[in-house]
Amino acid sequence: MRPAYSGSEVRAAEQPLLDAGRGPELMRRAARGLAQHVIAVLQGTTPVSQQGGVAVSGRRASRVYGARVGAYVGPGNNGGDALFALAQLRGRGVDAIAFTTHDRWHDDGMRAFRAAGGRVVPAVDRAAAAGLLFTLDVLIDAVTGTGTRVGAAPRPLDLPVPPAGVHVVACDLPSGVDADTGRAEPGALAAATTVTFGALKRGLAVGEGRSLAGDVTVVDIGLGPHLPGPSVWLCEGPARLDPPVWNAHKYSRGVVGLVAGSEQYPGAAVLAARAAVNAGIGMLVVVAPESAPTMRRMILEACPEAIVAAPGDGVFDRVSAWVLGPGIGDDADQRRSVERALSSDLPVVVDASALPYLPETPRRAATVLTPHAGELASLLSGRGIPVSASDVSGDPIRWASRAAEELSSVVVLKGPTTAVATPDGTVRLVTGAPSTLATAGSGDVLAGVTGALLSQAGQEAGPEAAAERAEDAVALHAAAARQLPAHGFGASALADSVGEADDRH
Ligand SMILES: NC(=O)C1=CN([C@@H]2O[C@H](COP(=O)(O)OP(=O)(O)OC[C@H]3O[C@@H](n4cnc5c(N)ncnc54)[C@H](OP(=O)(O)O)[C@@H]3O)[C@@H](O)[C@H]2O)[C@@H](O)CC1
Ligand SMILES: Nc1ncnc2c1ncn2[C@@H]1O[C@H](COP(=O)(O)OP(=O)(O)O)[C@@H](O)[C@H]1O
Repeated sequence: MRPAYSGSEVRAAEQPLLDAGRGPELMRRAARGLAQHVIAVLQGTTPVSQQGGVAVSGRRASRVYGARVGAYVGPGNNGGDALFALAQLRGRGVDAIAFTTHDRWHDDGMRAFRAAGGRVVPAVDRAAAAGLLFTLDVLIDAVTGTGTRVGAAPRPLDLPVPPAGVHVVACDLPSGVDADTGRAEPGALAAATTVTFGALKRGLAVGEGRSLAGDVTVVDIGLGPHLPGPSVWLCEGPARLDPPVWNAHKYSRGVVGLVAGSEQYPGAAVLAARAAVNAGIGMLVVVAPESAPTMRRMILEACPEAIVAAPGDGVFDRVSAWVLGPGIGDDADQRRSVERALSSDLPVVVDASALPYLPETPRRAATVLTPHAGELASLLSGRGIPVSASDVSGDPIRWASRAAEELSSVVVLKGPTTAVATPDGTVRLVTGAPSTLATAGSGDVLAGVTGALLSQAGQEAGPEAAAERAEDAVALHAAAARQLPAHGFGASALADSVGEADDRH
């Protein structure tokens, strides 16, 4: 897990150093880190993955001397970092070009750049700029960094897009990306790599920022002692799953109770059931109301290991965690079962149509909600906090955190980056999910996996332990998806893939 900070937290950490007159030193460190990264790129020693869907450039130089590096240079300190970095690269024999995007720039940076023999080309001279872009090995994107605030009125960047072979390095953040939310202005460039200064910014972990940043390297510029205790964490690792203890038995490994499906949506129950079984549990018990005979038959066909019983049957006394909601629609029998489970002292995963039945008063046992942005917006709006789905997906950290506090629950806000928030204000950002997960039923699979991992955490699991299990579930779900075809798959293949995902650590 890596801590992630908002732009204002990073700026506040810089302030005492700026007050002490150490601004130029910070910028020198940032510029040195940026120049070193560009050298590593030119030497071909920077590993670049395909994460975030960012295309990897095919560079032409595998040498530093004689390579050509350009930079889009903006008006503030971000542009200043790039100018100083280019000046250093000149010292290594690099041909450096500053494409200025405004009619003002960082004066000291420009002086150092010119003194080092760099060339300046105004980016508005599109013909000259476009011709030179084709000749670059690396382009540094340094129009704006933490100075970007993406608000209601868009400020398009209007930068010429470099040809595919040019490796784009974002300086601190891709220009036009908001350091807090990851929202991006129209025209923001996709980087192959990002070099960020002082601390990982939240905007590089969520939203468009995540996908525009490519691989992110953090350069230490000495802010550490001034940064606050982190509340947001970027989780990139595999799920922490252990084999059962040697003397495990089926009731000790976790028994998942499932209230899912209806005559209208029987398939959702099958997906959640298969996912829970494949995630590795002791037993699955499924509530089968008289109102949903098709679901009962389908579950038994798809999951012969499941025990299927009528609501209230004694077998449900064995349940160690409940999964509630996938596909229940407005089935009244299923609603009653949901309410019974919610009034128990057992850990629960509350998904989809069960979310509106959450009790007003906080539950004693771990309660994990798995809404997507639309469901979270309805939940909050229903509790007097009017917010739209696009507000939620535009700032998932803020809204997941707000909902966790408001609902006294662990909130797993699903999306391209999934935010797992606990009521104490901690947010885990789980990455690594491919966009092929955007397929009907993949949320039902996640609910099953989350219930399976939660069932092993014990009845006394608190929010922290429940959030850890949820984080692991999201990571396992993503790993299951990554091993399926990149062009896409159905959710039933995903449920099966959960059983084959490589989760060793
Ligand atoms: N502080 C330090 O000690 C250190 C700071 N460091 C570096 O400084 C960076 C922050 O620098 P910064 O505060 O000068 O802001 P920066 O991001 O360069 O933006 C400049 C201006 O651009 C404008 N603008 C905004 N959006 C726009 C848009 N869409 N299209 C066009 N213009 C837009 C907006 O000005 P406006 O137009 O609103 O007047 C904005 O103020 C930081 O990311 C890091 O790289 C490092 O050296 C380490 C030490
Ligand atoms: N573009 C995307 N990239 C990565 N993961 C995604 C994307 N879109 C959706 N997902 C993931 O797919 C799942 C979809 O869940 P949900 O919205 O409940 O769908 P459904 O109700 O159809 O099952 C979530 O785990 C979500 O994080």
